[in-house]
Amino acid sequence: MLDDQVVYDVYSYTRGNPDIPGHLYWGLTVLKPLLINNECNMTKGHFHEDRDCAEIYFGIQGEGLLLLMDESGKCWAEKIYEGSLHYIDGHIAHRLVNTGEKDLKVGACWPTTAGHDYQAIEDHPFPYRVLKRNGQIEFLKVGNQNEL
Ligand SMILES: O=P(O)(O)OC[C@H]1O[C@H](O)[C@H](O)[C@@H](O)[C@@H]1O
Repeated sequence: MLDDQVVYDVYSYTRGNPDIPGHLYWGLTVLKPLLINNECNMTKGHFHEDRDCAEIYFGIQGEGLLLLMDESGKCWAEKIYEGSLHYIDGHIAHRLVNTGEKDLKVGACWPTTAGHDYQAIEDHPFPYRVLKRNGQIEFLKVGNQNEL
């Protein structure tokens, strides 16, 4: 992989006012079907700065996983596919993983006032990494945390 290779793009429709609770953003994330040392391509992942703000994700194309983690570090996953729908509570960190063979396209809608808290993920990373070996998905536990 090249140092400057784009691994995912995020497009946002930002007409909503960022200061008014109740306004919404609409987004599209496109993740390339890349493996890096057998690890599936993923987004950075985040909590919302305002934990009261939830988000909806919906699968548009491809196959993937939505990794979810609560504030105690408990982690689980939901399958993403064309037409799948995912409600993400504001207290749950979320990360997309492309487990398929083509671009994973996931739509999103969330409050303009939600914000992104990446620091909490750096301090307490997701406890699982998602690998693909010989076409099979494997979960690699990287912390001493709860079950998937
Ligand atoms: O910012 P990341 O954790 O890498 O996730 C990538 C993007 O995924 C979704 O589209 C969210 O709605 C965006 O707010 C987020 O930026």
